[in-house]
Amino acid sequence: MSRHCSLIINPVSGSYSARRAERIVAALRRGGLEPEILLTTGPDDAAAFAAAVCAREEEPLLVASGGDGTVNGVLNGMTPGKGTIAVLPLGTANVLALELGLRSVDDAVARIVRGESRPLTVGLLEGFGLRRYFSLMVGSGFDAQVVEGVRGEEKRRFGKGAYFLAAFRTLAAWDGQLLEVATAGASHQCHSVVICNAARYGGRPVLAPGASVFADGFQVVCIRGARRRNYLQLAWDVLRGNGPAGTNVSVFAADAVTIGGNKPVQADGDFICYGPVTVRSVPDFARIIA
Ligand SMILES: Nc1ncnc2c1ncn2[C@@H]1O[C@H](COP(=O)(O)OP(=O)(O)OP(=O)(O)O)[C@@H](O)[C@H]1O
Repeated sequence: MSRHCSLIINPVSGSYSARRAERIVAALRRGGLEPEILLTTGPDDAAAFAAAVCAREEEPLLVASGGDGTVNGVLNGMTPGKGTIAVLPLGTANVLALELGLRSVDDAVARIVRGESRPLTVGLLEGFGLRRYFSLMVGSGFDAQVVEGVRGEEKRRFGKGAYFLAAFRTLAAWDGQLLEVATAGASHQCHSVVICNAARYGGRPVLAPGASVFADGFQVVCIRGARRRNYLQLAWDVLRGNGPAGTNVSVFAADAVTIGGNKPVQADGDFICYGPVTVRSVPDFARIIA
């Protein structure tokens, strides 16, 4: 008997096309799966579809077909501790797919057919009356200010270029305020923090070599320097493959982190809320096809 799976597809994700989706469905069927296609019509659908599937199935297999925003939506609809998620990288950056070592959409399909999965650790962000799971990272400070500053009209016109425009605006209207990051053992003053559940940031560049979606806990990257040039140095180091090497950055492991202050907070690249927030690691949230 064919194994049922729920193919949650975001048709506005970066590399989606109807032809591609048809080819994927045909390949899954050839591999012995019976995909049910659930096409999102707006930002909230991925979570709503995942929640409905998890409510009615014992062992759901949810295939998040899109970019990291779609994966995040699916995660936030899943019942913790239940089911398996797979990633079909149809987005723009597809950072989680890179973390999983998926070489292409065909490779992702082949792995879904094979069905081998591993336990997935995610993070849970809480604050401002909100709860949000994330697979990649939470940031507060510069990166979240950029994400918050992206204008809808620019995103429609320039795609990812809208993030560069927002970054220039954030650099121009510089906010030198510090925030406080507290863990069980210590407290750190910094200008920005990125709590990494995955090694890569924004694409292929590796920000936190010690972080992994297969391991419990986070790598916390604190950017202590409050000057623009500290960020240029960090970007240069990370893009050259040196990781966060400079003296103005500290990196440490933690399972739970509190971010104080009232700076913007982003999770998996979407603006969520303002601080203060708490973030904790959630091992065995689900299984993931890898
Ligand atoms: N039908 C839809 N119409 C408009 N927006 C949608 C729809 N379905 C999902 N979305 C939103 O589209 C956003 C972008 O999708 P997604 O992140 O999957 O693709 P991407 O931006 O191309 O990829 P990546 O995040 O990997 O760079 C998601 O945050 C999601 O909320």
